[in-house]
Amino acid sequence: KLPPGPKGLPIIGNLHQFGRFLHKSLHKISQEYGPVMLLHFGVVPVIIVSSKEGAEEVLKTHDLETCSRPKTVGSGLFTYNFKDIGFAPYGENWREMRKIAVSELFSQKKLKSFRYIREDESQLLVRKVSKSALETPTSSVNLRKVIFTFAASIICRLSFGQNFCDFVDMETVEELVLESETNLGSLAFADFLPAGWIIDRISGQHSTVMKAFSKLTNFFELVIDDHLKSGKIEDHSDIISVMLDMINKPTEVGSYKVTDDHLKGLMSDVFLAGVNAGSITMIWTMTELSRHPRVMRKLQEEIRAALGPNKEKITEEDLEKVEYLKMVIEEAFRLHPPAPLLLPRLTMSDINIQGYSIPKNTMIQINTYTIGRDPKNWTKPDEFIPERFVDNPIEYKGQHFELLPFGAGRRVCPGMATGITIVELGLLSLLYFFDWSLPNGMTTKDIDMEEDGAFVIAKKVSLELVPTLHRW
Ligand code: HEM
Repeated sequence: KLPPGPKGLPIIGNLHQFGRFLHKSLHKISQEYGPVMLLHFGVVPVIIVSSKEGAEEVLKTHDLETCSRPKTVGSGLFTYNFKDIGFAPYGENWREMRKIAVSELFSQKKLKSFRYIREDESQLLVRKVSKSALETPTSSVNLRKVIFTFAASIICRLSFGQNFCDFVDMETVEELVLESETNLGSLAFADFLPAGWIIDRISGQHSTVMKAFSKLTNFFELVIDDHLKSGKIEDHSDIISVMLDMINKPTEVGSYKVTDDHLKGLMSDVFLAGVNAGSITMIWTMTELSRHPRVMRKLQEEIRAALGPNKEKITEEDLEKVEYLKMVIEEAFRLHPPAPLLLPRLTMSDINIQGYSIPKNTMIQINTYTIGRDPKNWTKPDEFIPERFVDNPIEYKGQHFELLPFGAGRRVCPGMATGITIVELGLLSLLYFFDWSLPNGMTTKDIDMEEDGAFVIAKKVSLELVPTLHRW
């Protein structure tokens, strides 16, 4: 018994039914065909799961869950032959790489020892916005720029080295992240059609992807060269030096060998997944707050009452005191999950999902965008109401399948604790020190909500708001 789905055309399958955003097209189709559907992306059958129950069944069942996107032009290149974590097929490579990342980047010990980097950067963020508020009081700030720089500086400093910001400017970093992300996530004909690579070459897609990929590789080589030149390999001060040391050391026969591709694959994951998802979350949250002045007012009053007046800086202890901020972020995650389709999965054996038989080696996509707006899980699902999380046990950590911004199961985001701390710290700093208003002549109805991106979905038009230093 296979799941239902719209009838496709020969060779292209259902590709002609997709619009600019796959998560939205699948959302629309699922309203007609239900929460488990069979579609064809070209000649490749794909199961789309868009219910909480279906997601739970897929993500909890470890022996059938694995992940590997079919070898695509974009993801194969940007993951350095699938030697990264996020797109590596389930097996030794994924396990070893995840182990290295968890111990060198995401452990509780690392989270604590990198705390000063996050607090430093949040002070820098406040100084930058204060300067604009004092020097040009009625001018708006491009929040995408300041938020992106904040998130990127933290992620890059803690994974690529302390002096990272001294030799690369943030404009270059932003351009690289956005260009690489789009090319990694965009679908190629080679993914889904036999000989589709010919169309990719004729259409110019292949050369666009190759150009973006070589820019990213050149950038990574600059960071690696800096480590080699400054003799940082021995000191293990960051994950790059640890991995360079592993590459250089002779390994015993049969043991896991770290290569240059593993190092660049991990850099690619951290750089693209880490920087982008955090800043996107902060921007969507500030956007929803600007559209909902009642929530903004209530949140700022609660934050200022909890933290007290005239604080000089925000610290990570302050994050424990601001319950409503956490609800606001959860609500932003529900409506705008940064990676709405999660990482694609592939079945390792014949399995059953919600009573349907799914054969071995079938790709599965979970649509968290639909799950987050499902009226069975949420009342008034399209409205931004953070209060829905009051006395509600639902959290975003991968245990509650109606809210999955970080995924769940074996491939759950390993950067969750780092990511959420960055998001909370940045937002708390912006909301404690400044009052925010829309640029002159603009009303909440004028705020543009159009999306952009491929795998990670951002706000298309930059959010521009006018900051005023809060007077006590
Ligand atoms: C608000 C911030 C973040 C969000 C919303 C987010 C979201 C996600 C999501 C949805 C996945 C896929 C999970 C799945 O399919 O089940 C993922 C995986 C991943 N994320 Fe994050 N992420 C964030 C921050 C970070 C950070 C800061 C890093 C690293 C510095 C990071 C590194 C990764 C990696 C390496 C994977 C692949 C895991 C695997 O396949 O085993 N993420 N993330």
